[in-house]
Amino acid sequence: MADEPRAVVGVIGGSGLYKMPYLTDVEEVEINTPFGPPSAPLAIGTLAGVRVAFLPRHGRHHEYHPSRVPARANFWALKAVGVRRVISVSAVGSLREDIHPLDLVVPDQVVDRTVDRPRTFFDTAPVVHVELADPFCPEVRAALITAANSVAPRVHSSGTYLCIEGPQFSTRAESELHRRWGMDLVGMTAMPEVRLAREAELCFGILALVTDYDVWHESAEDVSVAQVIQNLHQNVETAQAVLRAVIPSLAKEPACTCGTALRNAIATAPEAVLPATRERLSLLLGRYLPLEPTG
Ligand SMILES: CSC[C@H]1O[C@H](OP(=O)(O)O)[C@H](O)[C@@H]1O
Ligand SMILES: Nc1ncnc2[nH]cnc12
Repeated sequence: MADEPRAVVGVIGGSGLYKMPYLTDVEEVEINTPFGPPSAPLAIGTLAGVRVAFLPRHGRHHEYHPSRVPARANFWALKAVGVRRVISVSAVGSLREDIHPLDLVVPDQVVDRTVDRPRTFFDTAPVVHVELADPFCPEVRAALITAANSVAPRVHSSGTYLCIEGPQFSTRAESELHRRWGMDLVGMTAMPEVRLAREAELCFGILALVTDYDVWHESAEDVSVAQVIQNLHQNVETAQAVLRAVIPSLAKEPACTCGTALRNAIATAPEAVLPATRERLSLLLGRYLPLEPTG
């Protein structure tokens, strides 16, 4: 990889965010991964002196629906170019009266209701069980909260994001159930991204842009793509401003534990991990399971 463009911060753009216009010296980089191609070539450029890799989650033309986003390839590609911290920008519905459309939220928890997505890089030995009690990087969250408060009037510094499978929006009964469960936001993409970021030992945080009240609110319009897109258009400049504010603070050496998430998570005895697997997954496992088994 020595001659490849490198980056330290990754940005995954969600619905409505298909480009980062403030990057300079942008190069497009095609990355092959053991999990197929990512959603799009990485756009690697510079923002305030920091090298950033941008990837539109659903593809450049929004071709991949939430269940078909190649999330493993996306995180692999970001890791392969050197990224250590990833920010995801996501459109979400609000499940709470006081979280209004156009508000920003930096979630601190996730509940996974997806049923049809690969959720691990490690399908064959080694068996890996990473911790996920606190699913987001505390440093990325803190930086996002500070940056969001510097540019937007209404920012919520915590919230639980419920991830549905989609691609359909929720029924009214589901929306009411999600509210009774105490969920704050609903979306379709936080999972398996949170899981994969942790398995790839990447710091991860979500900047959630609220676009609607889903379908539970008696006086608000039911969610639709048109409503989401309209509110996203109003919010996309704010999102770009948050990115410009947050990225400079993410270039320093992380002091969190995200970068060592696999250290105590590999359950399989090293001698039971095939050389072919060590080689295929060396980007993720190389530090723990070198190509040549020792002892
Ligand atoms: C276009 S509305 C539904 C769509 O928007 C959200 O995507 P993202 O998180 O990538 O912004 C939601 O999760 C759905 O995928
Ligand atoms: N209400 C909603 N449900 C699921 N995903 C969404 N993305 C934006 N609004 C949403």
